[in-house]
Parts: sequence; structure tokens; C-alpha cells
Amino acid sequence: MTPGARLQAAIELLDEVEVTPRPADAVISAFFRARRFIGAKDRAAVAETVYGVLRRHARLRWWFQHAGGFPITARTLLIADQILAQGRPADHLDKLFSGGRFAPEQFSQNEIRLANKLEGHTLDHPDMPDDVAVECPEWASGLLREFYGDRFVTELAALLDPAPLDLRTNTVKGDRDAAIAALAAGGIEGEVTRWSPFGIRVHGRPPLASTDAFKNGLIEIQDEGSQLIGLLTDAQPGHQVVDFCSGAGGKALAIAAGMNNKGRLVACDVLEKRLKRAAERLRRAGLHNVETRPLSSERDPWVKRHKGKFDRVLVDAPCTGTGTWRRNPDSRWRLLGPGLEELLKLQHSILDSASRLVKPGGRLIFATCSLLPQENEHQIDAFLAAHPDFTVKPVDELWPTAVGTASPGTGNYMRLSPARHGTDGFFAAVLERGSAME
Ligand SMILES: C[S@@+](CC[C@H](N)C(=O)[O-])C[C@H]1O[C@@H](n2cnc3c(N)ncnc32)[C@H](O)[C@@H]1O
Repeated sequence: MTPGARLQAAIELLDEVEVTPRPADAVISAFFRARRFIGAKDRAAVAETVYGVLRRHARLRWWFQHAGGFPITARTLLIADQILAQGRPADHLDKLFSGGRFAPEQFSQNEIRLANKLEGHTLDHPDMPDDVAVECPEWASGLLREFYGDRFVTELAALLDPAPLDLRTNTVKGDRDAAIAALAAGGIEGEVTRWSPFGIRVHGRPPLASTDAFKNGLIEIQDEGSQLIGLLTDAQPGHQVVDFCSGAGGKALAIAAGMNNKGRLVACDVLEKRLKRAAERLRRAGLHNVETRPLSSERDPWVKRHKGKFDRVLVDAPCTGTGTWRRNPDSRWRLLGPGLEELLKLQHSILDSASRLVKPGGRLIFATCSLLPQENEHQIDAFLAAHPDFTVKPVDELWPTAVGTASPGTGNYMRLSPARHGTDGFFAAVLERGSAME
């Protein structure tokens, strides 16, 4: 692809993301699936351009206001991003917008005026309000400010950069050194992660799906923080385990690997399509002790029938995903699923129902990828008030045996953030049921 053709593809994709009520990563994947003739390098370059514009959503829009109120379109956003964030001179950009075959149409008069106004500036500006500078939407700003206090800007700024690419070694297939060596043989450099004993942080964005290590199930793509939730579940070989909100099985894969194919893990979700994806991944990973169970809702009769039967129940609850903003920058601005109030009710109800599955002496693990205390500590407080037979197992105490690395030292609960830990933002609480049932 020529540089102009890449820009045109990015404009088309930005238009598609704008009108499609699905997450940007799904829209981007579908766009390339329908255009298999676009090679891997071009795909990566186009996707990076699109993600860049989405990542700089509020700051770019601020500049449109500041420059005198220009119309916001996919084209003008891209022009602004190229000048302000990529430092491309306006006259160079003008040449790429040549109107030639596959290239974008030539600049309109308005676009020439916009490019000239922005020329010589960079993205950040001292007059930008903090919420704009750190891309924080209004719906979350008050809650995050209240929680983080004077760390608000630091914590939010760390969510602006792209997330690193983390892998988890599937210990059923080999150890971490073997995985690092297998990747290195294919020219992929990676280093051990700080907190997860099975994690590898890879340099750049290499095409992993075509590597033998991936095809043989030796590695899985999984953020380090997510790996740690699997470890804190502390499921042992022989245990009976439920992953209540299993989705496509990211954490189920990690937990089942730790059980070394001994015992039983039931992966539940209300979306059967996701569970089917989980089943495929489990096969590739060589894990045979997992069954999938679609639920009609968190109150499915299956739950009542299996009351008190499980050693471990993980609730990886649906949430706002504020901890994954660097991975899904569009999710800050496009609330495609339920809003916060609805999520809080759902989380409460899922926790309440799933807790029935835990046997006396067993554990309930509640996790989210949210930074908001309303979805985390407050949910645990409400749960404990209603369920006095459960108590908190402090994460700091569990860490040495369950994880085995130096603990991040976040107290009773695991609370990770990109600014402090270099992982996505995650929360996890481990609750133990007393030996007599309620
Ligand atoms: C955070 S995602 C799970 C991610 C998954 N555990 C992983 O590690 O890949 C939350 C999941 O909860 C599921 N979910 C939503 N409502 C639910 C309910 N009422 N009962 C059970 N699962 C539910 C969603 O379909 C979604 O897959």
C-alpha cells in the first residue's frame, strides 16, 4: 500500500467505527477479514493510525474548538492527528491527499484552513483542562477524582499509552524458559514479567498467531494482571472449580493449567458464543478437565442444584472496563453495554447467586477490570454485610503461596493499575466461606 492508500483505509475504518455499535477492535478485525488482500504490515500500520486517533479523542476535539470550530469528520480528525501527534507537515500531508487511485480525495478549502491553523502545534496544550489532557469522560471523572485524589492525573495519564503485549506460559505444555526460547528461535524477543511467574512481556507487536509456540498451545496472549487473578484463585489439582463469568475463557485457561488437568472446572457464561470460543482455546491448550455451561442468567436453576459443591468460584464480573482503557480507548466514549448503575446491580446479583456454589471452607474470588471503587471495594462491603459466613482472605497473605513472587503490597485486595504496576487496571478480592453453611 502507498502511504496515501494507508491513510484512505484509516479514514474508511474510522467512519466504520463511528457508525457501528460494536467495540473498535471488533470493527477493525472485521474490516481486515473482509480485505484479506491487505498485507500484515499495512494492516498493522492502518490499525495503529486508527487506534491513535481513538486514543487522542478528547485532545483532538479540543483542538477543533480551539482552532475555531471546524467540522469533525474522519478525514479532519486524521488530518489533525497527523499534524499534531505525528508531526507531519501540512504540505506533506496535502501531497498524500492526492485524489489519486486509492489515495484520499484532495483537501477541501476548509481542510486547508484547518491544516494551516494546526501547523506548528503539538497535541498537548497548557490550556487543556485535565480531563481532556488525560482523556477522562465526564461520567467517570468525578468518581475517579474522588478515589485517586492528587494521583488522578498520574493514574489517568498512564492509561493513555498502548498496553504492552503479555503472554502466559501454559505450564501443561512447558515452562517459561522453554517458551522464551521457542519465541526467540522465531525472532521474537520477550522478557519475564515482574509479578506473574508465568508471564512474558514481548517487545513490539510481532505476529504471534503464526508461531509454533502459539499453535502448539505453549503460550496464550493474556495481560499480566489477568494472569494474577487466575493465580489468586489458587485452584489446586483435584479441586472442583467454577469460573462463573468465563467469557472466551482467558482466566479459565490459566486456572485449568494450574490444576494440571486434575479435578474439574465448569466455565459458565450467559453468552454461549463466547463459551464456544473458550472450548476451542482449551483444546489447543491441551486442557481436558473443563466443561462449559451456558446459563440463562445468574439465577439459572443449575446454580441452585449445585449449591455448596465447589472449592473455588471465580466471579470475573462484567464491569465498565475502566482498567482496560489503554487497550480499548474507544470504550471511554462509547458505552455500548449497560451503564454503571445497571452494572452495579448486575455485579451484586451475580455475586449473591454465585456465592451459593461455594462449599464450606471454599473460596469466592471476585474480580473486575475496573478502577472504580463502586465496582470493587463497595461491592465487597455490601456482599460481606449480607453474607456474614464469608470473610476476607487478605491478598497480601495469600500471595507468597498462591503467586510466589514479591507481592505488590496492595493489602486485603489486589488492586493493580498501569501507573503503579505496569499491568491493566484490575481488582480482586478473595472471600472464604466459614465451615458451617448459612
Ligand atoms: C469480564 S468478562 C469475562 C472475561 C473472562 N473471564 C476472561 O478472562 O476472558 C464478563 C463476562 O460476564 C458475562 N456475564 C454477563 N452477565 C452475566 C450473568 N448474569 N451471569 C454470568 N455471566 C455473565 C459476560 O458475557 C462476559 O463474558
